[in-house]
Amino acid sequence: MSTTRIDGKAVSQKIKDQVKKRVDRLKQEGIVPGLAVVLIGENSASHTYVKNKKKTCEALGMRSDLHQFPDTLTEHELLSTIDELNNDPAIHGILVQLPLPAHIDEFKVILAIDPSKDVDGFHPVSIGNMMIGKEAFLPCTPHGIIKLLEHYGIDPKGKHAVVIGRSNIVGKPVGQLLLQKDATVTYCHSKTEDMESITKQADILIAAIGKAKFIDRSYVKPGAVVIDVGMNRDEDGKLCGDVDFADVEGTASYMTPVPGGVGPMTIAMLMENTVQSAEYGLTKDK
Ligand SMILES: Nc1nc(=O)c2c([nH]1)NC[C@@H]1CN(c3ccc(C(=O)N[C@@H](CCC(=O)O)C(=O)O)cc3)C=[N+]21
Repeated sequence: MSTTRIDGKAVSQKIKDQVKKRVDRLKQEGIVPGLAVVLIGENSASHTYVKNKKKTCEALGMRSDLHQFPDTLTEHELLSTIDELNNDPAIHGILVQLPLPAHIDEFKVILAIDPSKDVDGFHPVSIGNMMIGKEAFLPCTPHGIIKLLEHYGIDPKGKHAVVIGRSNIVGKPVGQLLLQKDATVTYCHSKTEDMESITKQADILIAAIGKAKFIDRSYVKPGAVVIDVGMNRDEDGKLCGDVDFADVEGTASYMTPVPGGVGPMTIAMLMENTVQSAEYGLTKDK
């Protein structure tokens, strides 16, 4: 079977072009959408992502403030930084880069972010609204995956979607969004027995495991759509996903590459959430 390579770079560019137009409109009203990114410690992967986010903000004419701290920062200090950002009218979105150092309670930090500025969609209020299908900031990676499927005319309705991974930020919410699109959703995870027999039933397979090249074609039904959320380094230190692309190519109908698949979509959806937050501020004031 010939496999179509899903072009996350191209689709994310289209979304960013639309965001840029919304930014320009806001600027005519005297509003510059502002994203605050809080980065703690020296995790080099985190630094790369944060640089990408900043670069994208600048390209779209948005403001981005980087608040960088050493990993000796206390939880209390972080919470007061978030409090300041919550109260800063020039800031429409707050992103605290995860993972956090072990001495800081991640849940407490997410809970401290004003839900109206929760552009990551990680706050329990955002998650709750998403679960009941109400307006909410949707988590960027899951939302980006839905946009990719939409762009390629892949309708989850009635299809069996299998999600491997159950993290709060990717696995769980992407299954929820697929359910809202009328898919039949199954979750697999590290304790799942005989995982291949389940993933082999998937019309849409989402790999959010965190293990380099874990998924080979023995997990994939011929003709399946395979979405790779992995961001790993292989033996040679090269960026790679959870899917062994070379092995699965030829079996899947559509596949996302790494890089150039889901990653760029995550950033595009973050920009969309931030401009949306700034627009909401505009309608609120009027
Ligand atoms: N509060 C928070 N929000 C996040 O959204 C968040 C986070 N913490 N912590 C880390 C993860 C990871 N993440 C990525 C975003 C874009 C790419 C991305 O653009 N990847 C490029 C390649 C980048 C490269 O070359 O290293 C691609 O796939 O083509 C990757 C990973 C956001 N995360």
